[in-house]
Amino acid sequence: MSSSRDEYSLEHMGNLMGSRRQRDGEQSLIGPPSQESTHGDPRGQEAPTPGFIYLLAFFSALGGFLFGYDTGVVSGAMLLLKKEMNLSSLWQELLVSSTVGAAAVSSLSGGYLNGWLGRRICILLASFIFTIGGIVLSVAPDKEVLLAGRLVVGLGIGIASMTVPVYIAEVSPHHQRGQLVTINSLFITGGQFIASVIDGAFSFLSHDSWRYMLGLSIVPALVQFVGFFFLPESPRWLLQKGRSQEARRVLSRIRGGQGVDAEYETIRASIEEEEKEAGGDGLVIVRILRYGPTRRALIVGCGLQMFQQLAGINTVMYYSATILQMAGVRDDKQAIWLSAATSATNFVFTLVGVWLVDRVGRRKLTLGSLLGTGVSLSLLAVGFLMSALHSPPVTLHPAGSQNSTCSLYGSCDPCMLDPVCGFCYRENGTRVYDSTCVPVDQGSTSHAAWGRCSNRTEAADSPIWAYNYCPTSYSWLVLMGLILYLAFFAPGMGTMPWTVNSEIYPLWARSTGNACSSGVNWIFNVLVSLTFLHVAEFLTYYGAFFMYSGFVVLGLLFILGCLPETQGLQLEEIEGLFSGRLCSCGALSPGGGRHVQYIRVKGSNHIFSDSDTSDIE
Ligand SMILES: O[C@H]1[C@H](O)[C@@H](O)[C@H](O)[C@@H](O)[C@H]1O
Repeated sequence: MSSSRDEYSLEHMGNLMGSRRQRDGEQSLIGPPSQESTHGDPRGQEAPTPGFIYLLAFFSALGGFLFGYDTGVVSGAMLLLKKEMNLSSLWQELLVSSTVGAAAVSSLSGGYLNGWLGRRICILLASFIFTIGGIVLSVAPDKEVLLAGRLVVGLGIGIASMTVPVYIAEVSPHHQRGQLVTINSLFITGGQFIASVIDGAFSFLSHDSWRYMLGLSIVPALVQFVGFFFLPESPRWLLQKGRSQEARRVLSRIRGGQGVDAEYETIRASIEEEEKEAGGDGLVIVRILRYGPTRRALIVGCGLQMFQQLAGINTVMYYSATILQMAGVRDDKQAIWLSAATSATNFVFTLVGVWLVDRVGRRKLTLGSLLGTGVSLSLLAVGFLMSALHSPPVTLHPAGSQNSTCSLYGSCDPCMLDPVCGFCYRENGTRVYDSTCVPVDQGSTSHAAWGRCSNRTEAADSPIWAYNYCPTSYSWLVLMGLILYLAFFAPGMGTMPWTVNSEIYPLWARSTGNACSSGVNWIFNVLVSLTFLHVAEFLTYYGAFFMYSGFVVLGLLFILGCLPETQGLQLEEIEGLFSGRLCSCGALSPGGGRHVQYIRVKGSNHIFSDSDTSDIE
């Protein structure tokens, strides 16, 4: 059975390709996709990118920076807040997760706002919300107002996270789009890194330093707000709204006045075609789900975002201090700087992603990254498993300890997994001795409720208090896993879900598609980070990390089957990849067994997919 919409789509692709061929004066070839490098400008004749586009990318990506800063800064601020405001663990959890929850809600509704008000107004709105949120947080008199501030900030993060990649993708020239959109991810991890440095720096101030930590986000928010007053709306959105003269003016401004006619015509023709093709009234999400190509794009987009979070990035980042403590760094004061080192590693390797995306392409980068992430997670899991198998035994049972459940544990591993217990011990080289499992102090996890580890001194011979970790000689394995994990995850899985989502939907479905996929990202972010401790209690640390590796294997199969290469294509051409048979995912493409032909424009690297559509749907 053939779908007229799918056929139409192919015809539409043909028209676009025809116009491109005419434009380029090149002849078309039918053949397999090119294996040659798509590095830089494939034809060697792309117009130089005017500097203005970098300015646009920078001011937009400040939204990414605020996303990273506000999600990252809270862990350091919490260390101080919980003492000053006497926060229960429920309140601590509320203050951390409320932002992510609000981001999920606002990214979902951001789709509507984006289509209605445009990208520029949404970015202005997000920076305004960030500013208000920052002010509320910095002056908060009590925990209720703090919670309100965290919710407000979350609303800003949600809108920014779905709008910024779309805006950058729509203003970028196609040969640089990957790199420019990926800069947003660089700013996210940059924001997380700066947040941890600010946490470290301000933790030395005694009173109220959390106000500076949380309030400093006002600065980039204001810079972005003022900047965007002078920056233009996306020409694609303007054209869609029928504001064609303005669209042409903006396009000419962002392309430095050069050769915008062909691009303008392609966008205009594509909007007309799209209107006919997916026309009709009704909710955009319903139209997306009814129309094959956009439904497939949505599944790919949401799947990528889901697997990004299921690969456990936020748990690995959050628990890096624990992992590093296992590796032998015992000083509490260093913990805050250790998490800065982790976010610095995440940031540096995101830079590698920016460099690679327009060189190796999205598909290879994502696959390579996920493969490495899976191997590193398994390494982490094996490290934790070895530590558990060789966990030091409890050797002392001091009088009075029998009243506590902690006394039931025979070794460090189960003791460490119980959130109310900690391991108190002495060491001589790698030998652990005089060890007990005792309750943790309810007010602070940095010492025991009673016994030798209850009032710790800096003296060299004082016993060591291990909360949340166990001494082990396999820490090198865990440490290696952590570094490899960040090195592999950051360039591909950290960046590509955002980049690919900004480009795979046709204009009419772009806002809604990105809203849904960002919503999926935030929902899985909350799910994975909130469940980690329970999962670890239930399955142990190594079980949890083996579970994440299992998700990664599923993610690999999904990406292998479903993610087409979008590199080098103009946004208007990408829909064709989803109307053809590039997606070999069984569930997505019934009818199977058909061969795929690729049409390549000679001399260019623009790869188009084509197929016999006779039995699509
Ligand atoms: O792409 C980002 C990045 O990888 C961040 O480090 C992570 O905290 C976010 O959840 C993710 O969406």
